[in-house]
Amino acid sequence: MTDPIAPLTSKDINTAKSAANEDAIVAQMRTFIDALKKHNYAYYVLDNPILEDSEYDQLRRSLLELEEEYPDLIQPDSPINQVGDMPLSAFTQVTHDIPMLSLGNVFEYDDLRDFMRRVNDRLSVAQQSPEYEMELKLDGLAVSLKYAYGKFVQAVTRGDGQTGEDITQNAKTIRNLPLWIPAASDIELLEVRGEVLMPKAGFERLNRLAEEKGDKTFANPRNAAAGSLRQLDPAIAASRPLAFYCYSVNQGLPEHIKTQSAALAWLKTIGFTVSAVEVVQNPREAQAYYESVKETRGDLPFEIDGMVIKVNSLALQQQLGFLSREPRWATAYKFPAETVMTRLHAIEWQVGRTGAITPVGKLEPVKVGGVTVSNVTLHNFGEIQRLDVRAGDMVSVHRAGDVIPKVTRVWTDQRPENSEPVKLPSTCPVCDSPVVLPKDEALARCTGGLFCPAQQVEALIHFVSRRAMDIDGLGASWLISFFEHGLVKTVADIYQLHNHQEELITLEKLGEKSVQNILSAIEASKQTTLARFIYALGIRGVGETTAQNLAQQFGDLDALMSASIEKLLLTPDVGAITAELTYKFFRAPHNIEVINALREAGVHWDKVEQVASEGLPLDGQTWVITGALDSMARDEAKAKLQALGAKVSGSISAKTTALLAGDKAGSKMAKAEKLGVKVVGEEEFLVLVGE
Ligand SMILES: NC(=O)c1ccc[n+]([C@@H]2O[C@H](COP(=O)([O-])OP(=O)(O)OC[C@H]3O[C@@H](n4cnc5c(N)ncnc54)[C@H](O)[C@@H]3O)[C@@H](O)[C@H]2O)c1
Ligand SMILES: [Zn+2]
Repeated sequence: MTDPIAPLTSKDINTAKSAANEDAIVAQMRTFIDALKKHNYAYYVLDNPILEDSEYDQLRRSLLELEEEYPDLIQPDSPINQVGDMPLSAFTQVTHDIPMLSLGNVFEYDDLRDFMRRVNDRLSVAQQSPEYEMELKLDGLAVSLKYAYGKFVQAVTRGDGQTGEDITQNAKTIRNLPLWIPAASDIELLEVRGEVLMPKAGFERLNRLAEEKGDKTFANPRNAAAGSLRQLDPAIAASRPLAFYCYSVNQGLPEHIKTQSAALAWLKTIGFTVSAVEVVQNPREAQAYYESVKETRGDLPFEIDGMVIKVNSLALQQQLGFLSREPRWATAYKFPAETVMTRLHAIEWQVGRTGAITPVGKLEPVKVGGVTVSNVTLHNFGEIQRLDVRAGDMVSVHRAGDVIPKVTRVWTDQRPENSEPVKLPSTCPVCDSPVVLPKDEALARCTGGLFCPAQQVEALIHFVSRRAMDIDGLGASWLISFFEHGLVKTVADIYQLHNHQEELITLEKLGEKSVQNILSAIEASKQTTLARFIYALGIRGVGETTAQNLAQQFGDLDALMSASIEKLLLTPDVGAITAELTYKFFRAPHNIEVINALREAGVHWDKVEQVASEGLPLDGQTWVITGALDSMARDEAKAKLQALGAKVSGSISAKTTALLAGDKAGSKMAKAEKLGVKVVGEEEFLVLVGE
């Protein structure tokens, strides 16, 4: 049986076709129609979709393809040409003077050219290759506004295209919606249309508040905007951060205005907010603009799901006219979906350098944000429980920009019957040692330590990494191969590799030249800094900053190795857990052996210049840095603060003297405010450090 919500694969369609059986095709169409109706209702009427847009679009395309192949079998109630859905009756229903249609859409350059070709086919030779105008495709909901002699009188939603809901009272609460337009005071009836949307920041705030109160959250800003606009209580609507972006004049446009771009420019001068507009002459220019917006869309304060491309001449628009669901003179050029649904086949456990056991979701490979994704991190066991995700589930995977893909939602209503809750493995998947989940910790751990091959390999990879010993040219895949061939077991063995040149050369695909490169990179890495060396050892809890602090505090390795827990605790950034882990690390005979072998092999560093902070202006102060600074990298800012005698810590506490906050300062800012820690902006900081 086909799951009515599962997207149809091309195999299914072929099966349906080869059945050459009208009943089977009609049955398949009916399945799609019923599913689409259900989803339209959930989305347009309830503002609460029960599957992702990308899946809905696929479902719709599947029906469209069948209808194109079998036009005789098209069902009378097919929703393919339908716009939206009938609104609920809580609001007064209003019939639009001019129907509010949807838009066709294209996904690729070739489709865009086809669209332009279809436009050309309907124009005379002299009119062909018209100028186009491009706008952002705002992801909200379409609303029509009417102004009588400049005074705002009515707002109506798109509804099913013919009839919408009168949401005038709620629309009045939208801050950038003009209620009085002096420039239109001599226009009897001005009708404009545009998108009501909720900016990303407002959406996140709203959902956070809802979560705190235990209320239902909105799936996306579009649904949140629609739900807010259709609140029965205008006071609630008023509390929602909505904005109106105007994109057309449908009645009352001054006659001298002949193009869409001029109409938008006029709208702007009379007081409406309009989004970015670009006029293009041909498909290549359109593509270039599309690409540039696609690259930078993450910086916009609101979500867009593509571009809209419109024939610029209003006369040509009129000549081209409409299909039943959409204009012939415009189309949406959609961006690749950033959230898609796919099946999570399995959950595997990976073992990291410090023995941390992390779950990885194995996905049915899927394109998201333009990239194929087949693995997704699930962070830790707690996250699995929070999401309630199981092997076999349909999940939503989100990937925007360069952000690591993550599971944002589990569709539990589509869960296979025999599925079982995920259990934390009791033994390490690599070495079979017992696994523990310490109280108050998020990550489970393999107790095998360096007996666990996974931890050995990860320790090697960490050791050579850029911020550690920086052995350029000795990549992870070679290290794993050397490890598997028994050439390296501990990090000290890396410095013995020159004794194995012959074996290295005979290793798969590794020529003499590459071996020489690797060996000289290893040789060069021997000259390092104490901070890098400490970091490279991979002591649990000792990240780059802590390693730098330890180097500063102790000045040389022997002092650090013999330090008591009390002494370690004097180091900035080092708390009780890290102090204990560090202390224990330097008491393990195996670790001492490795460190001695590294020193014997010639790994060395210059003496650490310990900064005497006494008498310096910021002596005794502890600073935290957050956000992005315009004038310098964070590392630089940190160095400047340290040069003035301040300690720079990674986390805020009541003991923090000040928080240096750059752009996009997030949770640290909130915490600083809560704790009453002074917040210093970039300008003030520059003055302080004398720049
Ligand atoms: N997840 C679900 O269950 C579900 C159900 C139904 C629909 N949908 C989604 O809704 C969309 C289809 O619906 P649709 O017909 O409402 O709209 P659409 O998003 O495909 O395109 C038409 C709309 O674009 C908007 N628009 C934004 N910027 C514009 C601009 N500059 N100029 C002109 N119009 C602009 C207008 O509101 C217009 O009505 C699809 O993305 C579909 O995936 C999802
Ligand atoms: Zn293990």
